[in-house]
Amino acid sequence: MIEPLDALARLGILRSLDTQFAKFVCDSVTGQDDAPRRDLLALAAVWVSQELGRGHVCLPLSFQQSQPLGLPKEIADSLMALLPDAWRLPAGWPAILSGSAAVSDGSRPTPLVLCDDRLYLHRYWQDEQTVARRLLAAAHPAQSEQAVLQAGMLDTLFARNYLYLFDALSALRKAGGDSAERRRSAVCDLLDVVTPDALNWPEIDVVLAQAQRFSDLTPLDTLIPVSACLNWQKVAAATALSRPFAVISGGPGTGKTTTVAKLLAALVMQNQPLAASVDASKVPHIVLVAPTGKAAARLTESIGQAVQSLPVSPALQAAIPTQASTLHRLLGAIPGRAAFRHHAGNPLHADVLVVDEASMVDLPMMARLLEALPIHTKLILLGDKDQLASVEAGAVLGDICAFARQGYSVPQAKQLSEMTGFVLPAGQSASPSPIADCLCVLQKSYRFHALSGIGQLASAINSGQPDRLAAVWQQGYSDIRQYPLEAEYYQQLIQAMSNFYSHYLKAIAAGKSPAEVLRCFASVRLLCALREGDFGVKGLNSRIERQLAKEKRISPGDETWYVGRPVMITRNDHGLGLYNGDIGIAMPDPDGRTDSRGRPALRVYFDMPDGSIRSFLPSRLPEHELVYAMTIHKSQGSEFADTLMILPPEFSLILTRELVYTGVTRAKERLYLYARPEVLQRSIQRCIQRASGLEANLS
Ligand SMILES: Nc1ncnc2c1ncn2[C@@H]1O[C@H](COP(=O)(O)OP(=O)(O)OP(=O)(O)O)[C@@H](O)[C@H]1O
Repeated sequence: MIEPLDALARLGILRSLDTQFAKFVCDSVTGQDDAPRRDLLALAAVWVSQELGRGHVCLPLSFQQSQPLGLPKEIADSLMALLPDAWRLPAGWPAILSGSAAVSDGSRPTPLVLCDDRLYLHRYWQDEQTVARRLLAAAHPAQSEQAVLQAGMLDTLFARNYLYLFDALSALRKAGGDSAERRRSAVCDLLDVVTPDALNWPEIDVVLAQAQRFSDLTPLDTLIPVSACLNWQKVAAATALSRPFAVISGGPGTGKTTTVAKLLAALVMQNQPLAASVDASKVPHIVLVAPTGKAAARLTESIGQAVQSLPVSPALQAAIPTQASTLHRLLGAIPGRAAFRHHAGNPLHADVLVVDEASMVDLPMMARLLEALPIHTKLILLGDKDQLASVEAGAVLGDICAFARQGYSVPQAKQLSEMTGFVLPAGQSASPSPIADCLCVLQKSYRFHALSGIGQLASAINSGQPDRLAAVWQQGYSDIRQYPLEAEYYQQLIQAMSNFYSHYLKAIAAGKSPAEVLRCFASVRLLCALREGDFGVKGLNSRIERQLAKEKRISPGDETWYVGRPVMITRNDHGLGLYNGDIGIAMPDPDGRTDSRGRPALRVYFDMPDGSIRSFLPSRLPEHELVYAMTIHKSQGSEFADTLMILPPEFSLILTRELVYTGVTRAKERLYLYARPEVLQRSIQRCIQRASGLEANLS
């Protein structure tokens, strides 16, 4: 079997990585397994390794009848023909493989592990077990008496803010659209009213209509009791206080950061004997991280803003850290090695760990993190479960969030009701997983209000319904535009990019600071589904570069490096502190140095996760690529005021609902989508299903 597999690798049909692994597995059983079983083993090993390359943690054999080996049918059939007749259906493989010396249930070290019908590489099976074990251990309730203490804190932190309502009422009045019905709708929306029919609206409306300042709305405290409302942000904070592990998931602008800032305030207040001052020795050690430098920088900025708007004393605000770092830095990446400085034998120092953009964390990274986390550390994952899964194998956040559909257990619903004052119904599941009690999904976006096309579009994409998508486009929202992919629009896109990018180039020419230039560049981006071709990153990057040169906005000449060249790092360099996805821009050396040919020397400036700016000689940079356009995958963890997104003219298997949703939700203010409607519609009907046993292990 190895020979035909090798031949396929030479033809580029299989990765040599996959066939090498198959050889290794077969060699490990020489003299133990007979020849037909070794053939089967080789096929299974190649296949599971291939699936791993596609992001699947394991190979579920029972579901694999239609597309064996993920290869073209004739090739797969010819390989299958080398097996005994009775062995040609993968659904029957578990029984045969379990007799191989290279396969175990994980209790002994074998290259492959078979768990029910799922076949794993041993390392990934182990990682999955680590993650499941640690999360289940952390899903038990925290001490209940603490939860009661925390109830008062939550009331303070999540007290109603009538300012938002007053502003909304004033806006209605100003716009001339004031009516009792509209006022009622604003109240229901902003105060999270869930049982409006139980309220006395004529009396409430008198208060609303007469309010001259926001404090005039306080009679609503009694007219709209807390029990008539349900603020999911408060529930999310209560969930995280009630369990050592919690996930707060939600789309953009649903208030994850705002909620976590309040949660951290509650955790700091929890051990303070005096309300007026903060005893630093009793403040828990809080650590904030994100998977990439860009995401860490964004978290630092957004949590800083959220903490500043907290309704707490300046001393308490100051006690909440706002500086985020990357997961790699936290774990202590060792240059040239896969291992980290922190592990079970050298655990991290943290009482509370917040991981933002958790959808980007792959299974091995989550396993390393959980191994290094002391048992007492509270772990809070923030992220958007509907976004693309991690680049590497696994969909950890998605697998965990799958339990949200079970709803809270009866005891947890009761505890959360006591902590928040809201009436929380328990889920219907007869035997819910303890993980379900650790989750909260925020759905209301405070960034994208009802008049925002981006928010409506994101939700239509998530519904997977082409009709809803079409309806959103027909509404004529001003913040979203769709362009068909005809030739004139393609050229118009290149021109639009050149115009957008002229701003940061002008900022360089005007001698603005690197920080300002980087900020200006970061306000706009072109996102592509593909890497190659005219509609991919490579083709568009070179077209935009040519257009900018034609319009004399850049002067590349014959050189690779020129003033304004934007690049993205594609390989981590722990020594330099530059990581995959970091974006830098070439600017003139501030000291006026020249290069060996007497031309102005360049330095490439980067925004570091701690908010500082660092510059490097172009020759020092690790692997990188031009970044006028980038893939949607690489844009995860970033947001741009103006986002332009292009899909290929023909449908391709790379196009999925998660990909389109991730691209669209990168847009903060305006989205320009270049796509054929039929391609867009097909894309949103395809969901990524990553094979993994995590959900089964957490059940
Ligand atoms: N309950 C609320 N009432 C009014 N405004 C809110 C509320 N919660 C959040 N906001 C505002 O909505 C905006 C988005 O909130 P936040 O940054 O916390 O969301 P997020 O989910 O972390 O967003 P992203 O995923 O894009 O980082 C902020 O301006 C915040 O002040």
